[in-house]
Amino acid sequence: MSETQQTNALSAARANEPHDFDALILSSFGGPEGQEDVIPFLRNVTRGRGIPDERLEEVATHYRANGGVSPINAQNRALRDALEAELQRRGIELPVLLANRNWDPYVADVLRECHGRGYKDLLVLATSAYSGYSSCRQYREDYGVGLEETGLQDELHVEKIHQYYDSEGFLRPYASKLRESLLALRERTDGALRVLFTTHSVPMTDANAAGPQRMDFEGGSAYVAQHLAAARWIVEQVGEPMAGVEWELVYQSRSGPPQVPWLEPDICDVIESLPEQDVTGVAVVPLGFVSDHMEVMWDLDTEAREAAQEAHLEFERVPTAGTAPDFVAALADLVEQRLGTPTAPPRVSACSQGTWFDTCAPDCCVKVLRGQSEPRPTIAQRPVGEPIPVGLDENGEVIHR
Ligand SMILES: CC1=C(CCC(=O)O)c2cc3nc(cc4[nH]c(cc5[nH]c(cc1n2)c(C)c5CCC(=O)O)c(CCC(=O)O)c4C)C(CCC(=O)O)=C3C
Ligand SMILES: [Fe+2]
Repeated sequence: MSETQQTNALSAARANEPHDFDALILSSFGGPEGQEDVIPFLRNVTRGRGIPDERLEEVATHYRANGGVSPINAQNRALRDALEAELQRRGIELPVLLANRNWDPYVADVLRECHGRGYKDLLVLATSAYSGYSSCRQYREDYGVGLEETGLQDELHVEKIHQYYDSEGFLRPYASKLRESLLALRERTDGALRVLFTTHSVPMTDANAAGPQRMDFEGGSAYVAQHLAAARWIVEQVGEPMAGVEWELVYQSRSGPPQVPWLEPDICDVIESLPEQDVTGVAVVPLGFVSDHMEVMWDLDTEAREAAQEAHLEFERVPTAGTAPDFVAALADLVEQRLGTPTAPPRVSACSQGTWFDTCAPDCCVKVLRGQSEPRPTIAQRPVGEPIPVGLDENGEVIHR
């Protein structure tokens, strides 16, 4: 077997049977649409976590500076429209609805709406490409809790599209824009350049719990391993403009009390240290996000840019995948794979680790929230005790654990 055939075997072992879905739900974080929405939105985000009001007011300033509006909802509407159009272009008449965790339209309302319209089989696509509690499991819980809240558990069948950090169509827009940014920096400086791939920091306990607990990961977790694999693929794609340029994975948007350890280093600390390493230009790649929402606008275009200015560094921020045609096509491919259409492309991982699980292991990215004794209800979860396909042996046979 070739290496590709082997990883395809692993990908196939992690795939659900194709299914006839009635609708696709693009599921996201949500954001405020005006000044009066900001605090209610932040209360939704931090519900049950005891975040003090001073911290909420501090984060609120990021939104208030933009008229109380997060760009995220408009970006998701644009992605929804582009994806529905791409599916139609392929002859697939699948309505695409939008649902959010923290703002209107809320998941429970969208489930009720689907039920009302007679849609029974629903496929969820999250606007987050990686494993982790906030990035994957919490999206699954949104639907587990939503089904419970609406009492529609027996009426609706809900599955979720797997994590797509290793999809070429997701990664290609970052690679082509990074190439442009490096060429632009070269015009402005002869000195050394540095590429910083950035993602959302998470508490170390969340990071370490990412992925099934029975698997081993580079950097100690699926969250870190997936970002490293994606960054390496991009670096390779960029080719010549990366020659002699070092890169690293850094973290942003940390919150919570200082005594709780989160993934490090922080992007601004790294930027400050670059002049000591004789670096004169920096390209920032927001690999952890799919659109240029508030975490990008504020933490990168405001704070990281200022840090670079103070350090006298030339600065370029690469755009996220957004509605890049390659990305939209890749998402449509993922949908086709789940529908099992004759034109569905094979499941291929750009990072040659096999594609992720359609249905997650029970202990995947698990987190028990404050005041609870066990995890919340979730969709897309395998039965306890079922062996999971963790990798390949020397003969290319799938290993279960
Ligand atoms: C991994 C991850 C992603 C990426 C995956 C994904 O995209 O889902 C993500 C995305 C986002 N995070 C966002 C906003 C916020 N995240 C917060 C807080 C937190 N995020 C966390 C992690 C993540 N977050 C964590 C571990 C916390 C700590 C407290 C908690 O566990 O909740 C807070 C609370 C205030 C604060 O503490 O800073 C806010 C306002 C927005 C919206 C932007 C907009 O409005 O345009 C988006 C897309
Ligand atoms: Fe966040």
